[in-house]
Amino acid sequence: MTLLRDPLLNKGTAFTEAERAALGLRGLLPPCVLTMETQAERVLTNLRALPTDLEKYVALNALHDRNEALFFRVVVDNIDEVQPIIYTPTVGLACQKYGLIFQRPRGMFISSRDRGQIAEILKNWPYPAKLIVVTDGERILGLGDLGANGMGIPVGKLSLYSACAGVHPEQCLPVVLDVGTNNEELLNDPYYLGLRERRLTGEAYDSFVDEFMQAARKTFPDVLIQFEDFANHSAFKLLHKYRDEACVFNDDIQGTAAVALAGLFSALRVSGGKLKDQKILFLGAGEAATGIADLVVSAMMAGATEAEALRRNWLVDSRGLVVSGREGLSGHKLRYAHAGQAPIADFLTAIKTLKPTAIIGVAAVGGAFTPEVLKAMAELNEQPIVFALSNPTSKAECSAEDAYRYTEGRALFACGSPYDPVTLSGRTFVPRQGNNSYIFPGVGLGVIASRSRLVTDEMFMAAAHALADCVGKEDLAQGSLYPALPRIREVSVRIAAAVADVAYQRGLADGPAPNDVKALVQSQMYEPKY
Ligand SMILES: NC(=O)C1=CN([C@@H]2O[C@H](COP(=O)(O)OP(=O)(O)OC[C@H]3O[C@@H](n4cnc5c(N)ncnc54)[C@H](OP(=O)(O)O)[C@@H]3O)[C@@H](O)[C@H]2O)C=CC1
Ligand SMILES: CC(=O)C(=O)O
Ligand SMILES: [Mg+2]
Repeated sequence: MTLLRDPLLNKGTAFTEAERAALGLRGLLPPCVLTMETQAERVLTNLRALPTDLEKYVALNALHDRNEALFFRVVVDNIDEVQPIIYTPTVGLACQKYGLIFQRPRGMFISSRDRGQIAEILKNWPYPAKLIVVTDGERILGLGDLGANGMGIPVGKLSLYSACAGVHPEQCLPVVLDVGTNNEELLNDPYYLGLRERRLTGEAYDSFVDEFMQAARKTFPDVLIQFEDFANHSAFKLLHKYRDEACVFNDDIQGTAAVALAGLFSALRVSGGKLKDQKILFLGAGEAATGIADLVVSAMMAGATEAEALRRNWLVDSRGLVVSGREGLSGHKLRYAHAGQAPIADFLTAIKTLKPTAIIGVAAVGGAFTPEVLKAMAELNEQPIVFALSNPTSKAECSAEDAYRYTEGRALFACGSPYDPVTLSGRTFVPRQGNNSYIFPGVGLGVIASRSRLVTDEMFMAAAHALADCVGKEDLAQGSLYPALPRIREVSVRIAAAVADVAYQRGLADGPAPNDVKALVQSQMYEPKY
């Protein structure tokens, strides 16, 4: 019975006759032995009969808790259909309804009441974690502060690690640091499962996170820690504090940067332009925007000076265009506070003034790329680059349909959350996701396989190139700037090998480079089967 209740070992009705006899399972299962293929078909039949995506999320979560191999088989073999349920956009709704749909806990909940005992508590985790995705729930996708409900995000990200890059589920530990929430609705929600108190701030917050970081690294030596969906006042600080001493990265800053840069490389293959000649206007000036801009600047520096490259990247935040002399600018915006430009309050005027070749939406302002914005980009550019990267779909700057329609099908488009193909004047466009989910699984696999001590920006640059190299002419011909999702495990191997190469070249890896880095990476991948 214990075996049937252990999701890492359970095969359910697929236990063979011999296994049933040897493991004391006879009588505990119906007599018919099913194959994994039949089990997967049954899962899909049930899933497709459910009326809403949230119900599908709950059903998949229950399968995940029952039988991990079958769950991952279903995800891997049906990634186009299932990813939008276990990840954005449905995971956003699942986080908002986390208390209501809660069935079984997954991952670790470390709350500020656990101060002084975090190392002790981490010992309760029964598996040897090599990869932690941790959030404090303060900026969940573009949905804001969801407190402990944010747990859905580390769970979803780690499911993609196992499905898309074959990191063994046993090595994956989702963590929410429950430091309270300032979300009144949650504080008054009878089903809310987190601490009903306001967020820790200042020294109390910093020392709590620090205790977690030290405890996690002591309990799970060599663990890779991914910071996810922290608000930007914490995200930059934590990344800078730990990046040179621990194996950490921030997915929203660095992972997003790599996926966006790869998308730009693809777009330029279509338009024939050079990266150093682009002018990029970001809507948003936070983690994603400055993360992307910083990596783009590094890439532009292959053919331009740093000053030239910086000047080709402009940010619009909640108060308008970021320019030199504007008061109270946060540190992460300062590189892009250019001189010689008067303040501009709105995005459309900024477009008409600066004449960008690309706009990248990462401000979580749904619909901000209005028909006027898109038409202005189409007037300025033969092939305008339009990336609407905010998540979930309700926060997307524009839909795929609008992006193509208002640019007469000339936009080179990517979206953070998925959109169906769009047919316009007889041509069908297949938009793909400029989402860090193309990057972090491969990066994590490469770091774990090489046992790198640190995660560097050079690795994200290598990941961006590796991802872009996976995009074929047939993808570009249909407007896709990324490879098809069913190829994701092959893509992750290429990214992981590129990342591991950097680790070996920079002396960050554990030992000398093997003859075949790709084979090393592949040898470590989990395959969901019995
Ligand atoms: N596709 C992907 O892979 C990823 C997508 N994202 C998405 O990007 C979005 C932002 O994430 P992130 O950068 O981490 O969040 P941050 O909170 O760090 O940044 C948000 C930025 O948007 C700006 N902003 C808010 N309102 C407006 C407005 N009305 N006009 C212009 N700018 C505005 C904020 O301005 P101010 O600085 O003045 O407060 C801030 O600079 C989210 O929706 C997230 O889901 C994030 C990571 C990855
Ligand atoms: C994709 C992602 O990491 C985000 O929207 O926060
Ligand atoms: Mg995120």
